[in-house]
Amino acid sequence: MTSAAPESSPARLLHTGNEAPRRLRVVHGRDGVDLPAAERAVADLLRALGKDPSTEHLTDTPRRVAESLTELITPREFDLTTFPNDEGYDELVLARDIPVQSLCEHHLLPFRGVAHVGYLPGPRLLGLSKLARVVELFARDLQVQERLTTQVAGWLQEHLAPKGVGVVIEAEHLCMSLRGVQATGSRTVTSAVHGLIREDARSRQEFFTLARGF
Ligand SMILES: Nc1nc2c(ncn2[C@@H]2O[C@H](COP(=O)(O)OP(=O)(O)OP(=O)(O)O)[C@@H](O)[C@H]2O)c(=O)[nH]1
Ligand SMILES: [Zn+2]
Repeated sequence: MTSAAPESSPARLLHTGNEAPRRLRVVHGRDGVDLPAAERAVADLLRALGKDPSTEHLTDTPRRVAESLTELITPREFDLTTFPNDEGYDELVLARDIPVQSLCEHHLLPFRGVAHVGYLPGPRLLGLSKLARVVELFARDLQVQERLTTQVAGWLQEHLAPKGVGVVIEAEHLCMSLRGVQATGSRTVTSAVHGLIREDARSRQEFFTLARGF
C-alpha cells in the first residue's frame, strides 16, 4: 500500500507488468484546515452581514458551516484497484454520468453535474468505480471546471498509463444560476483528452460520441 497526494508527487500505480489485482491506497487530507479559526471567521462573516450569531438558530451555524466547507474540500480515501488486461481488451471503457459536485473558487458556491470518463486500456484495467473515485478526488476542492477536468484526465494518464484518456464534464454553476447573471439551466461543458483519444481521429470521435450518449 502506498499513499498518494494528487497535487504533489503521487505514488505511481502503473507499470507494465501483468500482476494480479493491485491496490493503491489514495489518501489526501486537506492540509492547513484550522476548524476553530474557520468557525470564528464564519461568526465574523455573519456579524458583517448584519446577523447575530448568538440567536437560537444561528448559534451552531459557524461550526456547521466550517465543518461543511471542510467536508466539501476533503476527498475520501479509496483504493485504486487495477487488474491485468490479460485478454487484451483494446476498445474504449467509458463511465457516463458520474455525479460531480464541487465548489466554485470564485464564489464558494457549488457547481454540480456529470462527468463522462473513458480510457483506452494499456496493460491494466481499472476497477470501474475508481473512475468516479478519481473524479471525487479532485472535485472535493475549491475549483474551476477547466482545472477539475484537466486534473482528472492528467491523473489517470499518469497513474493508469492507458493508451488514451478522455474526460468531459457538464455542470451547472450556482454562481451563474442563483445570482449574478441568473442564467438558470445553463450548463458548462469542458473536456480534456490525452494519448490516442487526442491524437487519433477515430478514437477521438468515438470517445466524444459515446460521451454524448447518442
Ligand atoms: N472559467 C471559469 N469561470 C468560472 C467558473 N466558475 C465561475 N466562473 C466565473 O468566474 C467569473 C468571476 O467573474 P467576476 O466578474 O470577478 O465575478 P462576478 O462580479 O461575481 O461576476 P458575475 O457572476 O458575472 O456577476 C464569473 O464570470 C463566473 O461565472 C469556472 O469553473 N470556470
Ligand atoms: Zn462562481
